[in-house]
Amino acid sequence: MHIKATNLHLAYGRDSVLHDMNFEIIEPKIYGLLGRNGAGKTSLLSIIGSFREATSGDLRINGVAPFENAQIMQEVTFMYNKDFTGETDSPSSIVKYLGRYRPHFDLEYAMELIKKFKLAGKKSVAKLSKGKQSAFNVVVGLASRSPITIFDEVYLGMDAPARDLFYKELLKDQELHPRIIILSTHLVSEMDYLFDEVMIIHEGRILLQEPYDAIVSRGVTVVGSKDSVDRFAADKEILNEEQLGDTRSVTIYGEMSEADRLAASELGLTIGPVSLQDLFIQLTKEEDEHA
Ligand SMILES: Nc1ncnc2c1ncn2[C@@H]1O[C@H](COP(=O)(O)OP(=O)(O)OP(=O)(O)O)[C@@H](O)[C@H]1O
Repeated sequence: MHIKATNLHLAYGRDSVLHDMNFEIIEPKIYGLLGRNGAGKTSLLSIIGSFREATSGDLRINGVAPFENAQIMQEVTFMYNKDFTGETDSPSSIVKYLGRYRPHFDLEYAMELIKKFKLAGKKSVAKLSKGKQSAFNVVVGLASRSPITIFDEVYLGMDAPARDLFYKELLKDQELHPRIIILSTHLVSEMDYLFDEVMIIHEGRILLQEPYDAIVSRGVTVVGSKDSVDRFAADKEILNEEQLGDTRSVTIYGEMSEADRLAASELGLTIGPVSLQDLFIQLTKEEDEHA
């Protein structure tokens, strides 16, 4: 599968929310989609999920615009926090007919997941707790085995053990049936190990799209005496700085060369890794949030 956005633009009335987005998603990998509240994640995902049409520009899946295209829609599963009011069937009875619309749906796997997430029984989905409803979304998303599978924050209501089960199942099933999986989330530090690639969107624009390893290897924290840290960081891009007494800690964004590492060691500085969550927070800070 091949998702390609070209100058993608979306407006709700006069409000532009996605601006000139250009990106490609090609490989069957797990993509983490990060962005602050209101950055445009759901808006973007709903275009990929054929729920919405772009205002201008283009989003194509395998070269075709997905909106109202039945053939492409069969290949894409978009799970979001659905309102299940009025859903009188139980999880086990719903999954029995999902195969009609989802060509890759695996009923046996769905039933296995229903058991694992403790959703068996006659209770209608409408009467399940919020967390169990979220788990049901996860079951449908995983068992659909769609070549493009999108989870838009569906796991938010789930408790920690249920989320942990989801992450394990996701990794196991992705290894057996590789597909494009897009996870949008605010649980960055909890989920970062799942991501092969990370996309950060900020105020409706793509801020970066890179392999996870490349992103986290770009940032470092440097700790040491104030003067030494200042000397070392003078020509570097500083994302954040903190000071306690004479000890200064800075987060630097950018490649660290061998010469940089040598210079840091000569200055007696300690270099440590930076987490994706820290980088995300720093890269998406608003003007009035800078210290
Ligand atoms: N149906 C709509 N009509 C008008 N404006 C909308 C609509 N849906 C979203 N928006 C606006 O579009 C912008 C992007 O919203 P979107 O829901 O895509 O962001 P998000 O990154 O998913 O946010 P969150 O993390 O809070 O879920 C916001 O300013 C939001 O108010």
